[in-house]
Amino acid sequence: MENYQDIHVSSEVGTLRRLLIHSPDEGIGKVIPTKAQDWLFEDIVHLDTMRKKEYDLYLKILLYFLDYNKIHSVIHKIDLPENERHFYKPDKEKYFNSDKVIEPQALLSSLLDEKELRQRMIASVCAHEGTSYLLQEELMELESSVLARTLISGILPDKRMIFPPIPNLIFTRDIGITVNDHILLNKPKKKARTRESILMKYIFFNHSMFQNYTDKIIEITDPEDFFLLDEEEQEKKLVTIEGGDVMMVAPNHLLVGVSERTSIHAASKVIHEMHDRNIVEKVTIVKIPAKRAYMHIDTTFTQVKRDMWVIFGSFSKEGLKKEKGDFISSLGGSKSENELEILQYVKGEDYNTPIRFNYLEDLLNDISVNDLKSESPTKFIYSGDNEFPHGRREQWTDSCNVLALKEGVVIGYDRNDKTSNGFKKQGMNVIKAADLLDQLIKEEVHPNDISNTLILLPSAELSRARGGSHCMSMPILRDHL
Ligand SMILES: NC(=[NH2+])NCCC[C@H](N)C(=O)O
Repeated sequence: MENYQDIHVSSEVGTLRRLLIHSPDEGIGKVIPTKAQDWLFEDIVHLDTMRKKEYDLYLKILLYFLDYNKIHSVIHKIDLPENERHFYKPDKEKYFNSDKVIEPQALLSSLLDEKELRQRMIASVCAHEGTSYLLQEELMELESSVLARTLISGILPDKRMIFPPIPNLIFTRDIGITVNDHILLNKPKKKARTRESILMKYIFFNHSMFQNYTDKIIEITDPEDFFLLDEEEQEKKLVTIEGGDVMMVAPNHLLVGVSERTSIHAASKVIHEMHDRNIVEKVTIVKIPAKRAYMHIDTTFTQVKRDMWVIFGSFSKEGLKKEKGDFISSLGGSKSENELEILQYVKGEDYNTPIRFNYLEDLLNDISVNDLKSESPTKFIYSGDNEFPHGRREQWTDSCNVLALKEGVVIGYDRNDKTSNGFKKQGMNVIKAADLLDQLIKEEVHPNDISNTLILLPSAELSRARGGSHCMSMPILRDHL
């Protein structure tokens, strides 16, 4: 049996045992159209629908797979109107309170019981948000669970909105990544995600859950002289990294995307950290175009099984050839805007001559065969099943962003119909989350017996937040493959 302090992730698909998630909080329901884009949502969302019809299902499936007893015995009660969704709320007595499906708000609440930490956290957040000194005093008086809720949602119990919301905290993937027994923290590119990062640092460095890992938490920081540089120079040397760009694909191998969110300078620091601390042998940098639609590498590919990946066709070998058409590349100029650069840095080898992979499939195949010892041919499922123009449409709604509960069992979004066809063509079962839940409740099936399945989550509201189930998870413990 795992211990509540165990932290270890060495693949994307080993059976998931413990993870951090954050249920949509009331702050999300306060996003207004003129701020939606600044706060990295494409639209305003309907909170009630997002929670009850979408996210709650995600949570129930997670609990069924990771903490069966916490949910199965109470499943008939939790959604009764008189229970007011207390099962889902960390500040309520009936909260599910699992040490496997873990809510940062609950961890925060226990930290805030300590006076010194409470003072420091309030001071940090208020300094960042530029609030008055008196407001700090007011916050000091709140009960811990209420304060935790307020620090996240920005809303006081009397409904006053004192900070902007941090609606992207539902995408816990981006706050940090477990790399073997280390935790690599983010340094977000987007201002809208800074408060998340501040709060999470307090948790990782202070909560007893992580106490054995303090010297294994890695912070990527700006160069020493950064504050002396002028703005233009600073722009060039920016150090930013978000978890969606970091993928722990094998015990010896970490992928780092260079993207709209993660900078080259951050990637360079990660390579040094990984090698100097002896955490992984290979770090592969995957440079993708810096575009909103792609944002992090996990919006363009994720893993399903050791020999199966779902990827964005425009980044594939065929896709790139098609986009380049008969363009004569020796003329110079742009070939395809979607060309990737893939560079692999191996510990002890010359950093000036990294190994290059020409195509994404080449890299992923290499991981499947050489790192994960797969003995079958590597299979690729393409976004939108590569049907024009659905590849792009479905990539936008996170067709390539699936979370593996165990090898071959992944959660994706129900709206990506063509991609689901692609899964079926590769022999995978496809089932709606509600139908699966129904079978689990009736004990017609047990999570241990489920294999080769794509579980489809309702996603009309969630997808407007521009992230999928991979983004909505920060795994901290997976079984070894
Ligand atoms: N790992 C990911 N792909 N995360 C998606 C994050 C989405 C979020 N709205 C943002 O723009 O930051």
